[in-house]
Amino acid sequence: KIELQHGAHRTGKRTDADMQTWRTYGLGQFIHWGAYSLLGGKYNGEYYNGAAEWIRVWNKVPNAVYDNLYKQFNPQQYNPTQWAAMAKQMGVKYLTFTTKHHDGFCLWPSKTTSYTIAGTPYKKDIIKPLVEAYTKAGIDVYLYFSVMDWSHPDWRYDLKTREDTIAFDRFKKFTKDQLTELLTLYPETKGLWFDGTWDNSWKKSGAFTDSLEQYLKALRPGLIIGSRLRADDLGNRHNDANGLLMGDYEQGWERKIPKTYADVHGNDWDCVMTIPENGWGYQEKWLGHWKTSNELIEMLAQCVSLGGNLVVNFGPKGDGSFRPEEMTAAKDIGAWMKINSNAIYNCEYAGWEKQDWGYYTKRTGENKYYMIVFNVPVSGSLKVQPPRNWTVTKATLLGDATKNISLEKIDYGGSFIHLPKGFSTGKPFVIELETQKAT
Ligand SMILES: C[C@@H]1N[C@@H](C#Cc2ccccc2)[C@H](O)[C@@H]1O
Repeated sequence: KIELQHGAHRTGKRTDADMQTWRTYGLGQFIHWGAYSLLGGKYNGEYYNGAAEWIRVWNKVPNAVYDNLYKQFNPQQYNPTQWAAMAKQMGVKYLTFTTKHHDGFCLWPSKTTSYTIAGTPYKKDIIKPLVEAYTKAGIDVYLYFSVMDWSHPDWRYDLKTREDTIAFDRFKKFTKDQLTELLTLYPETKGLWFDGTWDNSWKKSGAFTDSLEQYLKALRPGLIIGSRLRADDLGNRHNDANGLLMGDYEQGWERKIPKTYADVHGNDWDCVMTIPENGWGYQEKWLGHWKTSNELIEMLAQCVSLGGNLVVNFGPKGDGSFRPEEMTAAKDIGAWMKINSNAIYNCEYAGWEKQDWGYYTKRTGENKYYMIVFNVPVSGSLKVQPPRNWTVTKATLLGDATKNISLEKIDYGGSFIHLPKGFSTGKPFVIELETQKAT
């Protein structure tokens, strides 16, 4: 065991009520919105082939052009109540929203810089009405905050000289002041989602990251902060030098999903996922494959079946409107959740032997299991192999209990669930299993 001052201060999961609520969410929404949304990944008629919110690093966009974009930010279509209604219909339980991305443009009227919404034609605070609308809709709000800030003169990628250290000390105070503003102005905030913490300057600031986390949690007791904030004494991130998670949940699953339960190492976790292959801010031309609603639903099932949550990203246009593909995804997922959300909310890893037809989830605290089915075998029979001494006593199709699916117990343990001839819903479906353990 390596002696650390600024490693993990807790082993195992957080067990308080706020974190238990976090565990029940299942489905979240990410929203990336900022100055980059005005360009949509395009400049002078050419498309940037990277993530649209990173367009400032494209050499075809002069920094001076990008850094003055905010003077055009005037989102007349911005309607946080409508945004919250779309999220509610989709079945989302938590929102993560970009208060400041890597470019440093603040969507709240910060007093720490002039590079804020107050300096735009729109003028008004974006965050407050959004937090209020989502909270009123029963959706918990988490605020995304990029530590890396390309606009700030004291930002450093590394600390090589004494001057670097003096400048970065000023930057750390600036960061703490901005975070204090956010938690003070928006006390409903349930947590902070940190990003832009991969550079050496931050890795060399382990003591500061530790004291900052403690400061923020004292300011807002119960605050939930993932594993992207901290660095340990040796510059390790996410897990400290002893392999212990520094944060309330594992935040490494960006555009990737664990393959097995072993991959999550007993941590809480969520996966943040784009609908296009990459790109979080609005991009006029989506690059590569766009995930269908069924693919997103399968990712949701995968995440919940391995004890995590899925957070689907939306990138509104500069005017505050959403693109049709995103509205369709929200509608389709919402329609599926309306019938099947019992297999998602308040569910956890089932621990049963995975079968080819899809994914199991288990309702927390109950002997109720769910089969989320994506692949019906040619036989039309779905094999269920619970652990020894467990038997399935009842199987019900969610949304249409009249559909006569039959349950056949197998002598050597387990069951088959026979679907009616020609059964097809054309979309994933859920079978609820009631079980009991042999005494
Ligand atoms: C949640 C996502 N994290 C940000 C990033 C990144 C990134 C940076 C370098 C290499 C790979 C990924 C994206 O801009 C988006 O905000």
